[in-house]
Amino acid sequence: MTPPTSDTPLSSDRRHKRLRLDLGPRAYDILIGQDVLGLAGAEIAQLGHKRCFVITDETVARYHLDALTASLNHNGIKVEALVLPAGERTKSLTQLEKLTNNLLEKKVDRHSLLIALGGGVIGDLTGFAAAVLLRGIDFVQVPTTLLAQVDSSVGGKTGVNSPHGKNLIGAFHQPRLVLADTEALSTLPRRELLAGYAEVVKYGLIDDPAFFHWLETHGHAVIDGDPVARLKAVHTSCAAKARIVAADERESGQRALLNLGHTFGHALEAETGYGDRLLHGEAVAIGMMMAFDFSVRLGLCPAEDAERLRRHTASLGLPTDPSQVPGQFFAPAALIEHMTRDKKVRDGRMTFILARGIGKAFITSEVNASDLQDFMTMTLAA
Ligand SMILES: NC(=O)c1ccc[n+]([C@@H]2O[C@H](COP(=O)([O-])OP(=O)(O)OC[C@H]3O[C@@H](n4cnc5c(N)ncnc54)[C@H](O)[C@@H]3O)[C@@H](O)[C@H]2O)c1
Ligand SMILES: O=C(O)C(=O)C[C@@H](O)[C@H](O)[C@H](O)COP(=O)(O)O
Ligand SMILES: [Zn+2]
Repeated sequence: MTPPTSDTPLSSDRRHKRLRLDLGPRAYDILIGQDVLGLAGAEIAQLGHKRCFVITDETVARYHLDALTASLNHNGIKVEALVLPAGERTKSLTQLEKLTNNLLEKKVDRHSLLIALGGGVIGDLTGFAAAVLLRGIDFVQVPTTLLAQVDSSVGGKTGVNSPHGKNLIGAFHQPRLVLADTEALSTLPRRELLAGYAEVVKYGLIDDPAFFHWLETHGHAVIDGDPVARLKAVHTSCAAKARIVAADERESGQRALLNLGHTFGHALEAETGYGDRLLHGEAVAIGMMMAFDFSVRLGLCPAEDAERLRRHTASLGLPTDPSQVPGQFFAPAALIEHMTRDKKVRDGRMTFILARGIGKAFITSEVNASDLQDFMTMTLAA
C-alpha cells in the first residue's frame, strides 16, 4: 500500500483521535486532527457556558480567529475576542494585569469560559488568568503551534515569566478540554514548527526509543506537513504527556521527566531575555543536547546515543549548541546562577534530568557542583 502523503486525503475515522487525561474530577478530553476548529463549537457547547472570551494574539487572530468564531456562533455561542501582542514577552505580569482588568471590566463571572487560541504563550497566560480570576474559572485550550499541541496545552502548568526566571509565577490549573487542529499548523513558520518539534523528540528521549526511531525516519514528514505523520506525532506526544501527568499531576516525582533539557534551556532563555533570538523549543533542543552530553561526561550514557540525538536534531535544522544563538555570549557562572532558581531545586540542591541512553531518562539530585562547573566551562568554551 502506498503511504499517505500531504496530498492524500485521510478517511474521516483517521482524521481525528481523542484521548482522555484521567485526573478524576479534573479529567478532560484532548481532540486532535483535521478541522478540529470546525468541531470546536459543538465540543465547547457541551461544557454549557453562557459567556465565552477568546484570548489570542495578533498573528493567530489573523489566521484562525474567524474559523473558531464561526464554529462557536454556529453552535449558538456568542464570543468576545481579546487580542494580545504576539511573542514570549506577552507571558508577563504586565500582560496578566491588563488581561484580567479587561475581563473584569467586561464583567467576567464564575460561569464564564476563557478560550486560549494560540501557542504556549497565550495558553500559559490565559490558563493563569483563569486560575486566578474570581479564584478560578474554566478555560479551554485551542493550541495552534506544534509546541502547544504536543506539550503546553496539556497538563495544567500555567503561568508567566519573571525577571528572576522562566515560569516562576504560576499555578496548576487544568483546562476543561483541549482542541488541537493539526491543519492550523499550515500557517506556522518553519522555525516555529522546528521549535515545537524539539518537545516531540523529548518524548522519545524520555522513555520511548521506538518513537525516537520513528522520528529519525519520519521527522522530515512531520515538519514538511504530511497529515498522517503530524497526527501520529501529536497523538503520540499527547498520549505520553497525559500518561505522565495522570500519574503525577503536581510534579512531586516522575512528572519532572517532562523537564528534560529545561534546566539548561530555561537558563539560556532567561539569559537572552525571552526575545526572538532564542525560542523556548530551540532552548529545549540545546538543553536536551547538553543533558545528554553531560550524561556522557559523567559516564552514564553511551556517547553514540548523544551523537544520534545530535545527528537527528541537526539534520532538521535545530540548534544543538549554545554557540548557535546569534549575538550571545553565555558565561558559565551566569547560567549556573539561573539554574539555582529552577523550580526543581530542593533545599539548595539542584535536580537534573539525565539519561542512560535514548529512551532512558531519569531524575537525579546527585550531581556534583564541580562536575557541573567543568561541563559548563567546557561546553561554553567550545
Ligand atoms: N505549560 C506547559 O506545560 C508548557 C510546555 C511547553 C512550553 N510552554 C511554554 O510555551 C511557550 C512557547 O510556546 P510557543 O512555542 O507555542 O510560542 P508562542 O505562543 O509565542 O507562538 C509562537 C509564534 O507563532 C505564532 N503562531 C501561533 N500559532 C500560529 C499559527 N497557527 N500560524 C502562524 N503563526 C502562529 C504566534 O503568534 C507566535 O508569534 C513558552 O513560554 C514555554 O515556556 C509551556
Ligand atoms: O508539563 C511539564 O511538566 C513540563 O515540564 C513541560 C515543559 O515542556 C514546559 O516547558 C514547562 O512549562 C516547564 O515547566 P517548569 O515547571 O520547568 O516551568
Ligand atoms: Zn518546554
